[in-house]
Amino acid sequence: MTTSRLRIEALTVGYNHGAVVRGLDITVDPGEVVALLGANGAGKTTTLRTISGLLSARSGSITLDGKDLARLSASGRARAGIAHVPEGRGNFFGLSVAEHLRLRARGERPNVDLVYQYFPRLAGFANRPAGLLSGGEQQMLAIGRALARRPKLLLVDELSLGLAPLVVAELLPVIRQYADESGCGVVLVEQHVQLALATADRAYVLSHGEIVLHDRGERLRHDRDLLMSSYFGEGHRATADGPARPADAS
Ligand SMILES: Nc1ncnc2c1ncn2[C@@H]1O[C@H](COP(=O)(O)OP(=O)(O)OP(=O)(O)O)[C@@H](O)[C@H]1O
Repeated sequence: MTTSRLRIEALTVGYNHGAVVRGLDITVDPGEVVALLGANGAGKTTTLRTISGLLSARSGSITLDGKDLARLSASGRARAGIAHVPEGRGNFFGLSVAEHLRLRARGERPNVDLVYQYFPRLAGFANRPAGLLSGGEQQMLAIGRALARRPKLLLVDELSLGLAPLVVAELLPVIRQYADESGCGVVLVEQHVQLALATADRAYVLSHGEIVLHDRGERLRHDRDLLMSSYFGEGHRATADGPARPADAS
């Protein structure tokens, strides 16, 4: 049995008012792109922030290549190979593209050439301040900064925020290509569901903090009713082999 790049088991996370993610089981293999879908407030961002160590789990476990992350801080997890592109991108308005890519974190030596290889357009804007880039270019920069660290696991939160679908359709294949070529595992939180499913190998749907559906991306892409009812309906349960049917259809 191969070791999963990421394995989450029975994860429960919450805030002061209570648990918002409950009993989550998720795996990502090396080179696999996995979409984490669900309506607003379902717990997707909370899950990503817990994987990268920004939030603490109440219970459950998270392993990276079989290694338990419980004792690692967010910095330790970054050093272990987790890169998190947050919602809102996290760029600095006045710093140029080249300056962003040269930023050293934790003594790492970022691979700037690799970024320009995946996003050639950024090379043409090397000296332009990030604040003057288009939304799509800013997102390229945010993803590029993560790729420069050659991550083993890439977490991308709402890449499409404020972007036209055409731009998203240009960015997602780059993430796919990086995963294929490097063996990096990817967790993609995305509201552009059809675009995410066209990119992802598998997808999990979260509803109110629990997984209600899990299947291959391709299958979910072609079963719109099942997907929609997992967002809005009741009566689904995730299974290891695929989704259960809605209770009223079994
Ligand atoms: N810092 C916080 N303190 C308290 N509650 C929070 C905090 N962050 C998120 N929540 C709550 O936790 C729940 C899950 O939020 P989360 O941001 O993980 O959802 P999401 O699926 O990413 O939603 P969206 O698609 O809208 O970003 C929501 O009810 C939200 O209001």
